[in-house]
Amino acid sequence: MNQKRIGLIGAGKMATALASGWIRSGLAQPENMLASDPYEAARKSFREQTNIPTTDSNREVLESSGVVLLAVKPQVVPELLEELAESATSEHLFVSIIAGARLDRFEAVLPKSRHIRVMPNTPCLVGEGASGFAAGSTATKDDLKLVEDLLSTVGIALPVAEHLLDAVTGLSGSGPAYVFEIIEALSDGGVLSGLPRATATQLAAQTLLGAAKMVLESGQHPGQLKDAVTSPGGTTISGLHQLEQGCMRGTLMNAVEAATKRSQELGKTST
Ligand SMILES: NC(=O)C1=CN([C@@H]2O[C@H](COP(=O)(O)OP(=O)(O)OC[C@H]3O[C@@H](n4cnc5c(N)ncnc54)[C@H](O)[C@@H]3O)[C@@H](O)[C@H]2O)C=CC1
Ligand SMILES: O=C(O)[C@@H]1CCC=N1
Repeated sequence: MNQKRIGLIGAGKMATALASGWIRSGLAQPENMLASDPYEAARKSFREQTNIPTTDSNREVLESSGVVLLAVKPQVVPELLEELAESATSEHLFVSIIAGARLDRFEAVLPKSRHIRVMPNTPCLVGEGASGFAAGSTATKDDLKLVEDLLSTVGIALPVAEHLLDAVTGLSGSGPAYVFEIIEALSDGGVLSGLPRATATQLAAQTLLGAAKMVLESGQHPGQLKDAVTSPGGTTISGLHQLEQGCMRGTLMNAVEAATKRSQELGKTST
């Protein structure tokens, strides 16, 4: 077994996003990885998108790979852990991206191995991911460095206390879905005001990208940047007034809070 080799258990959407990002950045080569999934349709789609070989055997992944990404749904965790317990060794580092699934559960069932819990998001696919991560009690500095390198080649990676990973899930894990809806709604507004759909969607997406870059690169408070767009008696304040009346800010806060609570609940059912 090669301790540096990366294996993936669960060849679904998030495994595809991460693996594609690693290959794109040159950090990993498809022929040096292996992914398992019980469903041929999932394996086929994963192979087509990543060129990584696949198998239906999780055991085969553990036998070949020292670094094992766990990318299955939370509901599968109890049966998966039971299966992994048969072949997990002290040479394995498990990196779980499973929403809600807590490190103490992994450490109890797979006590010989080391564990790191991560919450990434799908923009890892295009090198713009946002991930939070927390180390298990026996993970080494080298393990943490390896996982931080894996995550930071496909976006930003921030260490957080484990209990805050549910909040990371509610904000940046689920966040791309909120933002896709915001882009769609802005595009709808453009169409309502007469723009062709393709033009409206491009303008909406680029506006989010540009505004996000300004927040990350200027170091200025988002409120300051908002004020700089907003002329007295101008167009922007008329639009902002509508957003306030529609409770946009409170609604987004509620969305993050609800998704955080759901991650906490999933943690209870997956353990
Ligand atoms: N989709 C997203 O945006 C994000 C997902 N996550 C987490 O990543 C995990 C995977 O999510 P997705 O990729 O969206 O789900 P998905 O459903 O696309 O992928 C999960 C894959 O696991 C496979 N699977 C089921 N049982 C298995 C088993 N016993 N052994 C091996 N593979 C098995 C399924 O066939 C499926 O292909 C979840 O726990 C989710 O919470 C985390 C961050 C973002
Ligand atoms: O919806 C979910 O449960 C997963 C976790 C974060 C993003 N997708």
